[in-house]
Amino acid sequence: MSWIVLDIEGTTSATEAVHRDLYAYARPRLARYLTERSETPEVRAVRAAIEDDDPLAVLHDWMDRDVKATPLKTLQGLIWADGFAAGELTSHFFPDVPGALARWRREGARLAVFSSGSVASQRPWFGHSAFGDLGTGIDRYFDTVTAGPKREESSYRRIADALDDPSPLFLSDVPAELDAARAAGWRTAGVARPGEPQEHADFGAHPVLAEFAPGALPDRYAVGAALAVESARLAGLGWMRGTSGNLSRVLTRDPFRLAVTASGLDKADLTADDLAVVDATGRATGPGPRPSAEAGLHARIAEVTGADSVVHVHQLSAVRAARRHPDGVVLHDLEMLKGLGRAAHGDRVVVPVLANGQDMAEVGDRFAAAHDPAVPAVVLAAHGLYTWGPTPAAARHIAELLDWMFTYTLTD
Ligand SMILES: CSC[C@@H](O)[C@@H](O)C(=O)COP(=O)(O)O
Ligand SMILES: [Zn+2]
Repeated sequence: MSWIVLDIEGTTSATEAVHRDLYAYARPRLARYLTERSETPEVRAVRAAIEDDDPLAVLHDWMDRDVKATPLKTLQGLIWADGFAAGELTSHFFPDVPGALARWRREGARLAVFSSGSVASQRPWFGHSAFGDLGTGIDRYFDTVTAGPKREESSYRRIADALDDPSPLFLSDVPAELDAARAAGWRTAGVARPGEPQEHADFGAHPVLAEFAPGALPDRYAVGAALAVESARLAGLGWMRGTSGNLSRVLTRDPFRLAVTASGLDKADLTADDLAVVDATGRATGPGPRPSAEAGLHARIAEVTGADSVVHVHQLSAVRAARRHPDGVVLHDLEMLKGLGRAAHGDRVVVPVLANGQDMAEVGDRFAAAHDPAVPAVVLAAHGLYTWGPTPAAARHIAELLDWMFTYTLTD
């Protein structure tokens, strides 16, 4: 499973909102929580950790200087959790965040938070946003108690172990935190939001985002991870032999950007990085691995059909069926046709067969002319099968159904 781990202050939410709203709420309540709850284990631990005759003065001093001391974070967390639960506090998130969280999850990434604010305050922060409950999309929360300091490599190793992912993607506005994560083998991206304190920070070698825009690095990471999983699955079915086959996913429609698997690799062993981004002609839009030789055809299929995912496999049953039926493979009176959105009885489905070629613009023209909007597949003669759908899994389902039906027609 591939994880995206998020910092909060300056990354998902305005630093000012945390400081102004939350600190202002906590400040006048510190004394009351310290005395009225003195017998609770949390407050007892806070008092024990401060080791001073006047813990309240120490807490106020830390708050004034924004010292991220664990006892202060714990007490603030308790106060804020109550404030959120009482409806007296609402958390701030940048407007691009809710959509991005949903997108990354849709692609198959899992989401975690690593913030210096205590887990007790992180949960209500996500749960009580101005956009509603964003906590439903967050699977894990880590703070300086459960993981360790944010600028230490060991904290990121601890989180990676807990997530069972050796290289999660960490998004933060603090370069020193990104350095620590990178040292632990993580992927990283700096977040330099306009108007935030770290807007002009030096992020060194870390890629930098100004917002979580569709198609930007976290999207590519989530898509790359999902395509790698699907590819391994298709390879396991024996349809990606000898580096054959490729997959793609639309990142954005305007401008048209397609994430496509890298060329010439063993499709059973792809990683989230084995991905290229191409334009509508199949040309790479930036540095990175070489795009699939068939990227141009993927792009054309995604444009013509409106499908967001395209799968290409060297499925022997498809090639054999097309060889026997070069004018189109006819399928009828099969229960499996329902999986294509067609009727099990009395329907006649023709899967088009196109001449193969090495020029993807030419094959794309043949595709545009021959494809049937009611049939989400074509066979390239003596080559393989193309299917498409809203997700890579949906496109795989079409390939699975067709393999069964092609094999069936061949045994007639
Ligand atoms: C046995 S490789 C066949 C390739 O030419 C091609 O048809 C294919 O499916 C894989 O190409 P790729 O460039 O790796 O995406
Ligand atoms: Zn191929």
